Amino acid sequence: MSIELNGVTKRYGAEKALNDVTFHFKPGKIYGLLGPNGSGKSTTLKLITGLVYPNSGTVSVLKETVTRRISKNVAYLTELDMFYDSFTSGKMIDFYDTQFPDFDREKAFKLLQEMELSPDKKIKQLSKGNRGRLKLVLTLARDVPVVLLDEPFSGLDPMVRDSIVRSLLTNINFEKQTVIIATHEIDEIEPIMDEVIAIYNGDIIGHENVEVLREEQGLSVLEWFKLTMVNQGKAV
Ligand SMILES: Nc1ncnc2c1ncn2[C@@H]1O[C@H](COP(=O)(O)OP(=O)(O)OP(=O)(O)O)[C@@H](O)[C@H]1O
Repeated sequence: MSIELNGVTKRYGAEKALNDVTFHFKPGKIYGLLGPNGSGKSTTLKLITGLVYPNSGTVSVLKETVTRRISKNVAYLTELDMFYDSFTSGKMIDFYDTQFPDFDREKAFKLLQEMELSPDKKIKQLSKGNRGRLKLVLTLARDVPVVLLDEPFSGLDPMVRDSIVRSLLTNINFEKQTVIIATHEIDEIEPIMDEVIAIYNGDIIGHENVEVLREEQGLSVLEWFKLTMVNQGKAV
């Protein structure tokens, strides 16, 4: 197993964000972590990257309990923009290169070209879609076993979404990387997911292999997700 959550509860003050969750992620798979706003998706990713700690239970990546240090094995695309506006895309790549020993500078410039981004353009001049693309370039250029993407499509138009999905497929190393995509935009990642997890109110309420869903149950991921939510008494 590449990532293990065992009996993990996470509270923010009185607010319970995750509720005694046990889940093991296998290597070489793309997981879709699906749920409505506030269901605990971001919290799950933050626990895996060591940005927040569980109140109880344990989180481990490659058998090592997660501490802040573990982020060396995890590339994390956040919802928030954490860019230096006055940097150019090229300078941002150089900066990442100094921050992460596993960063592949050559791959980053190749990805930049693939996404039709200029290395000389300042980040503050980029459209929202191009900032989204740059975030993905910086995340995918890291050679790490775990890649976490938090709402990679948020606010992007369909063409940008397509290009992101395509570059995900061509730039993930399926031999050794585990990818978790947290999103409530299920349609976008339907074609690329191997496994789906439904999360609601801090509980994992369903988990399926996508091929089994399609072939044995004749369901799309979206149909399965809606059914799973309805079974929980939650209309969608
Ligand atoms: N820093 C925080 N302080 C207090 N409560 C928080 C904090 N972060 C998250 N929460 C709460 O924890 C719960 C889970 O939030 P989380 O961000 O993990 O959900 P999410 O599924 O990623 O939602 P979204 O799709 O809106 O980002 C929510 O009820 C949220 O309000």
